[in-house]
Amino acid sequence: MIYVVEMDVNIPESWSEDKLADYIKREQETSQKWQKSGKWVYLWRVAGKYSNISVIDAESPDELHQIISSLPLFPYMNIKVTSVCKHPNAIRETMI
Ligand SMILES: O=C(O)CC1=CCC(=O)O1
Repeated sequence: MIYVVEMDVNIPESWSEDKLADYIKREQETSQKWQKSGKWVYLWRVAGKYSNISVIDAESPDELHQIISSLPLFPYMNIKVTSVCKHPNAIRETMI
């Protein structure tokens, strides 16, 4: 199943630069692990916002939750998930 996921990140103002750098490093390691697995297909920055739009190819809602909730910044995100399927007028066979 293909999911389009928008993640808005809200970093607490109280965090030190070191704490933020640690989270960002672990966030990168975690998301790149999923990207290398092939399940996290696209990761785009939303221009002008501390947000991303991602395309994740997960087997089930449970697996999608496992992927998203493994991110260190997960507790600090507002997340919108949209499940998508092939449009009948799409000219390509594969969606991703
Ligand atoms: O958008 C961000 O910076 C948060 C994030 C999610 C996955 C990732 O690598 O960064």
